[in-house]
Amino acid sequence: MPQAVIDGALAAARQFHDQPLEKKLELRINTHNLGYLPMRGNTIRHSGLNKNNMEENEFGLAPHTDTGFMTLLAQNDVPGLNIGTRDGRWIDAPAIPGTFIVNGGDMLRRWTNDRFLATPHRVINRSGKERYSIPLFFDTTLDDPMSCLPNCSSPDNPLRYEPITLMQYMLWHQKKNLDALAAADTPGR
Ligand SMILES: O=C(O)CCC(=O)C(=O)O
Ligand SMILES: [Fe+2]
Repeated sequence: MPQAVIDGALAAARQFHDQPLEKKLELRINTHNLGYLPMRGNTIRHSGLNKNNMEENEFGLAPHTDTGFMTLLAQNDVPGLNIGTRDGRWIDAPAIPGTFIVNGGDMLRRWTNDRFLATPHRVINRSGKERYSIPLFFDTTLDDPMSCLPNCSSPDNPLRYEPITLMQYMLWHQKKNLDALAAADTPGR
């Protein structure tokens, strides 16, 4: 990604956050809601099941990709996070002091027509200690389309996904989780 785009995005974010709170609260976040949500998408995650004799197919957090653009993940020092490689292996992603894990999400994948992929990850905590993490999810508003960015498709690399709003995608995603029969479908294919 060109440095100028990164610098521009950081400068715009800084300019927005430097405003007084009252000014930020005037922001229209989508067609239905006014207001700025300082903590949107930020949560403390407990890693669930924790025992040293985990069965095959038992997880603290089952394998998944995050649905948004990207996630910054801070971990405590209890290990357990695995990242899925493209050839189907799971590798440990230990917490390195002073760093975050950066996971690409489904929105990034759809925006870039699979040039950047969503990172499969899961948590298996065999340490016998409680594990917590702090994921910061970056999403758009629900009305925004997840559609291919310019330069990410061409005659040699045709569109893999039809445009869909984040709301439509999230509804599909929830249904997929609730209805195993729908798991094989991908919207817009
Ligand atoms: O706890 C972790 O390290 C991962 C959390 C996670 O994958 C999530 O909250 O989506
Ligand atoms: Fe996740």
